[in-house]
Amino acid sequence: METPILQVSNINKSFGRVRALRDVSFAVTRGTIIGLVGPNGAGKSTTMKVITGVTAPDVGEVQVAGETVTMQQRHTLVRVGALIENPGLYSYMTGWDNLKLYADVAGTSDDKINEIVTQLDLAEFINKKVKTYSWGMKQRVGVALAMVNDPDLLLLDEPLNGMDPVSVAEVKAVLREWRDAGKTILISSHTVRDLEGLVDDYIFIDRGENISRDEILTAADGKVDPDLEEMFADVIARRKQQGVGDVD
Ligand SMILES: Nc1ncnc2c1ncn2[C@@H]1O[C@H](COP(=O)(O)OP(=O)(O)OP(=O)(O)O)[C@@H](O)[C@H]1O
Repeated sequence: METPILQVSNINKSFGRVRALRDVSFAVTRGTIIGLVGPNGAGKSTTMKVITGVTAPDVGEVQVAGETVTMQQRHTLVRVGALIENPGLYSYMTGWDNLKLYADVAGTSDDKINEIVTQLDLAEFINKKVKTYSWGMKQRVGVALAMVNDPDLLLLDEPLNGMDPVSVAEVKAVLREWRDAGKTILISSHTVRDLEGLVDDYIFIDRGENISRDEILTAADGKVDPDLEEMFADVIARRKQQGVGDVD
C-alpha cells in the first residue's frame, strides 16, 4: 500500500488543564483534498500546528511522506506549505514583496510567483501595501504564501473565512487544479457546507477528539436523505450536553 503523504498518530496535546487534542489519528492519501471540520475550539488549528512542528505534541507522532516530523527533522517540512490562523504578512510591505521574501528562501522564480498571483486573481492589489488590505485580501495572499514553495502538502486553516463568494469560488477552483496535479490539501472549516464541491472526504473533530463517520451516521436515526452538516451538529450538541471533554 502507498505510504500516506500525512500520517497523524495518537496526538495528545494539553494547554494547562485544557486537553486540546486527545488521541487524534488520521491518514491523508496523496492527491486528495481533505476537509478538517469542527466547531470553535475543536482543535483544528492545534492539529495544523502540530503537523507543522510549530507546536510539539505531548504524545503522538506526525509523519510526512513516511518521515517523522520532529524539531530535529524539520527538513521533512520542505514539501509542506501552511496558512494557519492569521496570514503572517508584513503589513508595511506589498503583497508581492511578502511573496518574494518567501519565494527567495524557497528558490521560487518570479514567473512562478506571477503564475500563483494570476491563478488566485491577486493582480489588482498585489503591489499595494498589505496594511491597506481587507481581511479577505489578506487571506487570499496568505493562501498564495502557503503555495509559494510549490508544496506537495498544503495545510490551510479556515482560509475561506472572510472571503467573498467570488473569491471563494476562485480559490476552490485553484485548489481543485492543485489536487488534479497530484498535490494534497488539508483544509479546515467550521462547516461541511463551506467545503462542499471541494473536498474528497472529511475528518471530523470535536472537543479535541476524532468523530468517526459511523458515529455521525448513527445521528441520522432513520432520517430520509440525511444531511451531514445537520448530523454532525446533532453529535456536537449531544456531546456538549453530556459534558464530553469538560475539565472537572
Ligand atoms: N496556546 C494556547 N494556550 C491555551 N489554550 C489553547 C492554546 N491554543 C489553543 N488552546 C485551546 O485549545 C483548544 C483548541 O483550540 P484550537 O485553536 O485548536 O481550536 P480550533 O478548532 O482551531 O478553533 P476555532 O475554530 O475557534 O479557530 C481550545 O480550547 C483553545 O482554547
